[in-house]
Amino acid sequence: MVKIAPSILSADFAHLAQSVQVVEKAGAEYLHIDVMDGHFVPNITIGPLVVQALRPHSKMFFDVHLMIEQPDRYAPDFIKAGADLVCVHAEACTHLHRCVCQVKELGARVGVSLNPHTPLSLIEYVLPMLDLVLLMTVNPGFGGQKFIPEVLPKIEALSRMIEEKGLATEIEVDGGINTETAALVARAGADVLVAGSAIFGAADPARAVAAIRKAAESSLTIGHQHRLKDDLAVV
Ligand SMILES: O=C(CO)[C@@H](O)[C@H](O)COP(=O)(O)O
Ligand SMILES: [Fe+2]
Repeated sequence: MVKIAPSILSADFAHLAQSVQVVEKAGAEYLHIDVMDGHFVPNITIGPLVVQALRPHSKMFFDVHLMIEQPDRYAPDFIKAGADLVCVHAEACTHLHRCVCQVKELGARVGVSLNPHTPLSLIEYVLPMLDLVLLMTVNPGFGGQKFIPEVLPKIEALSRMIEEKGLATEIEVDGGINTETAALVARAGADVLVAGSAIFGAADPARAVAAIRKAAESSLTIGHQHRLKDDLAVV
């Protein structure tokens, strides 16, 4: 079973609470909240006040993706505001282990994200501490970008690493996910699929949630085979 995480980056910011309620009713499991600081990525989005304002409007699992420098300075504010999970970028943390411990000590779930070019070796030693690893399938900073297929082998490798270590860490993928790419990432081993433009840019976001889930899950019923060469040929 996969989880669907609509990214509010592509939602109507003038009607955020209503947009969230639409995807919650549609059965999406996580609400993906993209936080950008104009330094780590070339875009600025939202801060803890928006998370705090949304919290009373939804029971969804708030998955906060921090694309910011010095995430240890702001993680506590996002947790206080209602984040269920805080995901920091490995590239933004000089002291990644300290950052991961900080989030856990504050009582939230913790994730670490990797940009498309960043190798898995960077998180190998903290992996047993993590609830989730977020593999970027676009260069972070904007919604609506094209999926980078070269990340597929990394999803497979992480899935094997998690299995070999006997861990329950979830693999989340983020960027360019639609009904076509959902099938590819699910087959590679992704558990949580973030989608922004494919959901909130659709005429009917609730149907889009169902369509992405169906595409991912039907690709798994064929069997979780390692057919990466065939998949790469499709993209
Ligand atoms: O973190 C990011 C972008 O940096 C994402 O969460 C985007 O919001 C995904 O948008 P789509 O690629 O699905 O439109
Ligand atoms: Fe994101």
